[in-house]
Formats: sequence, structure tokens, C-alpha cells
Amino acid sequence: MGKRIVIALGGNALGNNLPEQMVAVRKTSKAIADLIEEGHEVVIAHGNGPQVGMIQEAMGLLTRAEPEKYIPFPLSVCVAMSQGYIGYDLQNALKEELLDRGIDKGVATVLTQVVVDQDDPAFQNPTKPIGAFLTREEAEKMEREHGYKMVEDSGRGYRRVVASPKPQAIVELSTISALVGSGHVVIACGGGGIPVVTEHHHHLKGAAAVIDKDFASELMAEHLNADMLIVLTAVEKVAINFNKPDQQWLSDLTPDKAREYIAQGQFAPGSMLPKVEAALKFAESKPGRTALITLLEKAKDGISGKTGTAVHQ
Ligand SMILES: Nc1ncnc2c1ncn2[C@@H]1O[C@H](COP(=O)(O)OP(=O)(O)O)[C@@H](O)[C@H]1O
Ligand SMILES: NC(=O)OP(=O)(O)O
Repeated sequence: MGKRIVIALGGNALGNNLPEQMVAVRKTSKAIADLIEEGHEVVIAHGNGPQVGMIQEAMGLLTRAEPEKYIPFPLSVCVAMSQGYIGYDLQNALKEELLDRGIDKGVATVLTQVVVDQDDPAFQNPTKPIGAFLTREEAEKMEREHGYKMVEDSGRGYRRVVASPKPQAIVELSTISALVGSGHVVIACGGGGIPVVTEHHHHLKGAAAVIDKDFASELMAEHLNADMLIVLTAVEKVAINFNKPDQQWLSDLTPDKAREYIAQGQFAPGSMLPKVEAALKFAESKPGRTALITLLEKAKDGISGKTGTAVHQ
């Protein structure tokens, strides 16, 4: 029987720049269309780390070059831009792939705002890596010239980090739910959602942050009463002792084991840790719910229990 599935697409599903993205979304669309063809209801969220960093960098260059002409763009607006252009590419590639298979379904991106708490301690402690991977020298230059906080990201180079508060509520949830309920394929909560804080008189104010898309996808999966949360990334399974001689790939993970491994520091912050935390939260949110972490091209096999790391009670 078809399941309701929320998919969180990682960086490798989108590429690092526009030409890479246009190629990547075609492959991504094939994997998603396979699930729709099998009768699953699919809701898609995606990351935006490289893209939002690039957009903010480009906007920063413009405003620094001609400060009398351009006003700096807030980070929340950069997140909105990243949702727009990734959603545009993804919805077109997926629509085309579905039509090629004779499936005529509406596919649309919902520009999504996600409420965060303005007192979230994350605002005082930036942890979310965005933008390109840099060398140590380049990172030190960024620190000196722009006052950015830079960190080493899982052995892949240095990246800027920004605040990443936890998602509290999805503003456009009822719209997303109505579209999904009437058979449309929805792309929502892109880049974790545009972070907003609530002010007086229903006013929403953009916040300088990038929400983790794994946590936003988890929240959306809970609220849409999804059966599965699938986090698609660059590894087929989650490992303990990752990249060490005694590395061990995990097929099944109970919430208790996940907590034990988290306490041991088995999962890198900013990369695998939020995925395992989101999977654990979803698995515990209601009996019968499963979260799966695997490769994009293994999504179909993962759903049928052949691969990936499944987190369930
Ligand atoms: N314990 C672990 N098991 C598997 N992968 C891990 C682990 N710790 C860190 N990683 C790294 O985390 C990466 C996934 O994080 P990241 O690339 O940030 O995600 P995304 O796909 O959302 O862009 C994997 O490709 C892997 O290199
Ligand atoms: N917003 C977000 O989580 O992006 P990445 O998945 O690219 O890090």
C-alpha cells in the first residue's frame, strides 16, 4: 500500500552550482518518480547550504562594491531566493519525468516560512555550515575581512557557520496539507524554511539564520502525519566509528541505541548528527513511524527494507 513519505534531499541531490543542479535534479526526479509510480504520496524538502551561502556572498559583493546603490540583503531573504530557484528547477524536472511516465500530477513549490524562537540559544552560537568549502587560508581571510565564524566541516574543508535555531511551526502548513491531500506533489520547507519570528499583530519578521532541513522535514513529516521520513544523503547507511578502521555500517537503529551513539559523539555535528536526531525524533513521535537514512538512488530499495539505516521503535 502507498505510504505518505516526506523526503529530505541532501546536497548531492542538488549539486553545488546552477549547471550541476540542472543535471542533478534530473537524476533526483527519477528517484522520486519511482516512488510516486509505486503509489506513494511524496512531499519533498531540500537543503540549501551551498546555495544560500553563494547567494549571500554574491549580494555582499554587490553591496560592498556600490554601498550607495545597494542595500544589504538579509539572510532570510537569501533563504527565500534559494527556495525559489531550487524549487523552480526541481518542480520542472519532476513534472517532466512524471509526464514522460504518463503520470499527470500537479507539482508545485510552496515558499515556506518556519517560525523560530527569537530566544533560541542558537542565535548566540552559530553552527550551521553554509557556502563553499574553503582552504584554511581562505577561511582565515574571511574571518579577518568579514568577521565570519568559520569551522572545519567533516574533513571536507572550512565553511562559514550561521545560527541554526530549531523549527517551531510551519506557517504554510495548511496549504501544504491541502495540496498533498488532493494528490499534488509538493516541494516545501526548502533550505529548512525561511526563518521568521512572530511579532505583534500577526507580523512575521525574517531572522538571520538557516534552519537545518533535516529538522524542518521532521516537523513537516509529523504534522502531515507521514508514515516515513526519508533523509537522502551521500552515504548508503549511517556508520559508527565512521572513517576509522573499525567502521561499522548500521541497518537498524532503535531510538535508545541512537541516543547512546549520539552521546558517544559518533555522528558529526552539522552533517550526520542532525539527520540521526531528526530520524530519532520522528521514530518516537508515534508508533509505526519509520525514518530512513540512505542514498538518493537507494530510496526505493530502502523503503522495501533492503538497504539504508532504518530508525524505528
Ligand atoms: N557516523 C557517520 N556515518 C555516516 N556518515 C557520516 C557520519 N558522520 C559524518 N558523516 C558524513 O555526513 C555526510 C552527510 O552530511 P551532509 O553532507 O552535510 O548532508 P547533506 O546530504 O544533507 O548535504 C556523509 O556523506 C558523511 O560524509
Ligand atoms: N538548510 C540546510 O539544512 O541545508 P543543507 O542540507 O544543504 O545543509
